[in-house]
Amino acid sequence: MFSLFYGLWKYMFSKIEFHVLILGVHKAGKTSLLEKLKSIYLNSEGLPPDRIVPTVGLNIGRVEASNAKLVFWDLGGQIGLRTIWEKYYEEAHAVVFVIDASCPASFEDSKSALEKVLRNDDLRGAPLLILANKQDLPEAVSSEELARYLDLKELGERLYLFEAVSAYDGMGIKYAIEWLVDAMERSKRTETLRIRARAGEAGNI
Ligand SMILES: Nc1nc2c(ncn2[C@@H]2O[C@H](COP(=O)(O)OP(=O)(O)OP(=O)(O)O)[C@@H](O)[C@H]2O)c(=O)[nH]1
Ligand SMILES: [Mg+2]
Repeated sequence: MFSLFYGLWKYMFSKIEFHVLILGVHKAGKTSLLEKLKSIYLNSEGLPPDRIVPTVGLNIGRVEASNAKLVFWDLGGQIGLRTIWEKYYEEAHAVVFVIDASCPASFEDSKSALEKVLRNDDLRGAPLLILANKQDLPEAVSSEELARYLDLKELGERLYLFEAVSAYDGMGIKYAIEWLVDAMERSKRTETLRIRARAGEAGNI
């Protein structure tokens, strides 16, 4: 009986493509993370760090992880580019917010950018994965220290996780993505987006 329900549940989610927004301030390591995700899950090389330039438009990466189809949208974090983030909120199932854990000077900017993201109604209920990136550097703070520093008040009932990672050596990434897929599969927001997508398809018939 259990395997029947499990099979049905897996079937339902096998149809879904999860849209994951990668946000964070300039130079946090978002594009490097995306390239590392591609190298881990597509067994491809991915761009080497010295070929990655600041993002101005949108980088897209499609991977399959934890039996789910994931589409990552990586946007630019420079101040003048952050207004573009909002255009992707409505369609996103979850947010990955990347922070350079080796650079305390960037924490204040990261905190206010993240608080603004959390206040936006278009992202209501979206699971949130906060990555303390650049753990390969000795000065990087832990995910617990970063969480203490950010002291986020707007989390409400949102599913969230702070995780320490390195986009260079891959530390922590697989665990973080497994959590993210599980959170999206459990999230009410996924159900809401699915109903909206079905209504849109029906409207086009
Ligand atoms: N040591 C170390 N450096 C990293 C890591 N991730 C990114 N970097 C470096 O940090 C710098 C910025 O990386 P990007 O991936 O371009 O950062 P970004 O967040 O995409 O920046 P924008 O596109 O401008 O918003 C580059 O010099 C990267 O090589 C990491 O895990 N460890
Ligand atoms: Mg980038």
